[in-house]
Amino acid sequence: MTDGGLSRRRLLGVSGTAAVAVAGAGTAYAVSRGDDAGAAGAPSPTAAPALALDAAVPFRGEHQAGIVTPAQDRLHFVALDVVTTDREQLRALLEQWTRAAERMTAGAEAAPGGLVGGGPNRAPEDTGEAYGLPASGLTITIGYGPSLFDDRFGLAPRRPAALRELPAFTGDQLDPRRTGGDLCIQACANDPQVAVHAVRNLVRLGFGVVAVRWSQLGFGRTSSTSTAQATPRNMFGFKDGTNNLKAEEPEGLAQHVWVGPDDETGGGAWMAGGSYLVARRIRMHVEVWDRTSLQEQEDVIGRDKKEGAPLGQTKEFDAPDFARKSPDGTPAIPMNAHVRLAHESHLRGIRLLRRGYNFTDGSDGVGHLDAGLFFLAYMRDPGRQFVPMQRALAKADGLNEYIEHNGSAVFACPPGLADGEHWGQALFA
Ligand SMILES: C=CC1=C(C)c2cc3[nH]c(cc4nc(cc5[nH]c(cc1n2)c(C)c5CCC(=O)O)C(CCC(=O)O)=C4C)c(C)c3C=C
Ligand SMILES: [Fe+2]
Repeated sequence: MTDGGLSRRRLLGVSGTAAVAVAGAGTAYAVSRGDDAGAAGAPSPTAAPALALDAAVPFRGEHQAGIVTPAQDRLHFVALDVVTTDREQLRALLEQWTRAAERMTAGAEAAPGGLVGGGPNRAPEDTGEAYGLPASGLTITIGYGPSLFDDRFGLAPRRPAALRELPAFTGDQLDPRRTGGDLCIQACANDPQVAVHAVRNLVRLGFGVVAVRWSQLGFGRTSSTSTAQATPRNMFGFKDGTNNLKAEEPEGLAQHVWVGPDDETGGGAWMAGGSYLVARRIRMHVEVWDRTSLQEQEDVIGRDKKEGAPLGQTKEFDAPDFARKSPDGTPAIPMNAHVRLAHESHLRGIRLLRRGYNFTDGSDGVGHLDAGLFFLAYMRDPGRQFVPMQRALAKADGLNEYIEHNGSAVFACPPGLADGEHWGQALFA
């Protein structure tokens, strides 16, 4: 490991590592014996071992990395528009992106000799800011937006039936500058420089073919996607991701996350083994929240703040009892609590794999932080999962007083690649 890698690991507060694979994650990912329970207070006795921050995650596999891969700490997400009308240019870019992404996720430069190997008279083929840094758990996940399947590239017959623009929801305050996109790239890593480097180099390769439409940086994952991870906290200070789908639940993933071979997708079976991604930029009015009583905060979420236990229970992973009454006869978990409305028992069994990040993008110019949750969730069919769930939340969630959805997009993320395959092959078949 380089000096740069060591100092970054120290900055991130990681102790020694031991190679223990996370079963069922679809990736070989090492975990350390360090504590991932967070800086404050004593480590929770239930905290699982931490993930090694500098390990490489395999790029190829049945499913794309970056979905059930244990959520890394940092995100750089970018939505892009295709600016060429030349189908072959787009296909060639997807092939080039595959090569560069595979190299970068292994901790290498975007192209062999990328830093200086091209000599003094050519622009380098790697921008250089991650040179000497370890792979840092980098995953690069690609997705295709509904607009890619219009008439520009002859892809209309390939559009999966489940890939449709999301409907408007009550309370939406969507900013067109943070909405939509022909393509997306989700780069996650345990070092922000590595994630940003990956996106920057893919965008560089796409010059003249794609242009950035909008992007989002994220820090502090707001979900666990593996039982090997401790549950992190969101910008409201609550544990977020407790009752998430996890890598160790293959049956749940097959039912709720992966597109099945017989799913009625339209456009052929090329999405089998893939997943749909919904992205929502959700501003959280932290100043209002911070003046709200603890009781009100806990009632709004439906869990207690310290342990993350469902109200009326004592431990984080206790099952919520929605019938339970408080001593005063009111429901222990209020009728408009977030976890009641989002729970599968109130949504005819619907679940999602949440993989969001905190963000703080400076201030809004009138004295408030522009902070929130960049909500990312993977699912088998947005129309049958995200849409009814968000409709239920938009209608009655007590959280709505404190949040505002101002960005939105949906993408079809194809299945993983076998050796020798590249992105776009199945799309353009
Ligand atoms: C449409 C889906 C969801 C949106 C949008 C959403 C926004 C959002 N959530 C929190 C904080 C928490 N959410 C929690 C649980 C939870 N949230 C969703 C879905 C959406 N959240 C689901 C499906 C669940 C699980 C419900 C269950 O089965 O119990 C929790 C509790 C801990 C946990 O289980 O993760 C918190 C806290 C915020 C702040 C937010 C928007 C900014
Ligand atoms: Fe939530």
